[in-house]
Amino acid sequence: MTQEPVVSVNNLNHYYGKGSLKRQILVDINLVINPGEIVIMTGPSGSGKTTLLSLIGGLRSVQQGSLKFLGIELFGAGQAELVQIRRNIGFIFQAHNLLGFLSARQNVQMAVELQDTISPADAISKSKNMLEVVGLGKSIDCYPDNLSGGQKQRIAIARALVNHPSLVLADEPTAALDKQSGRDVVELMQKLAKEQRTSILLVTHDNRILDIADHIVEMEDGCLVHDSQREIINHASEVRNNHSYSL
Ligand SMILES: Nc1ncnc2c1ncn2[C@@H]1O[C@H](COP(=O)(O)OP(=O)(O)OP(=O)(O)O)[C@@H](O)[C@H]1O
Repeated sequence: MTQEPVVSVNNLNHYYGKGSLKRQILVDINLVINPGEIVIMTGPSGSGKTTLLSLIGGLRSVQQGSLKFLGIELFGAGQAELVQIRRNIGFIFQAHNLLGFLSARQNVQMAVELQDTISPADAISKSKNMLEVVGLGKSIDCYPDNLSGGQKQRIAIARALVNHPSLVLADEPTAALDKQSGRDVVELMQKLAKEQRTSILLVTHDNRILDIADHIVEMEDGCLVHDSQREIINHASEVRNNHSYSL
């Protein structure tokens, strides 16, 4: 049975700046993420990982090339369509981005209430259940400042997964955590992703968590230089040179 990829990126280019300051940040990126797949993206600082993540997440407009989310083309999509796309994606960031004046439950509930159709009572019980799933059943009414880094990141995971999105985008989710908490957090993400059949694209510099990936891609100077699934190994300079000839 063939299944539609969650993400399909074809010949994607991206630029920052205008005129003489215009710089190409992403060069001819091709990437497929299938349902339930965990893809880890590595690469040096400044190689374009966050830019690619933000394009896939509908947080920026696609300038050139094709980027499909569940078969829907994001090139040329308007803001309203990008908002719809973002509803199907959970986001987890390095600095968990929880709201300090809301309890754990209220932070998760905010994400649930983005769905139009849920009653307040159901939103509360769904949020509580999800916090129990991530092992925070006893901290439902705690505020983030009273919890450890690992616990805060578990709330962020609960918030990202509570609506059963097709995709979770995680940017350095273990960067602020000690070794054991980092490991626990990614193993939890892996378990929930497999149970819910959610795909994960996770950017990391942390080599200790590479083993949770089904598929590892490596960025260098705006180019995808290694894809463990497609066995592509390139040098960024070759990709950039070939690309400029084909323009
Ligand atoms: N809004 C912006 N305007 C102009 N240049 C930008 C912008 N955002 C990022 N850049 C530049 O684009 C390049 C890629 O940045 P990006 O954040 O995507 O890299 P990264 O691989 O995620 O880096 P890191 O691992 O440090 O987070 C860098 O040279 C960065 O300085």
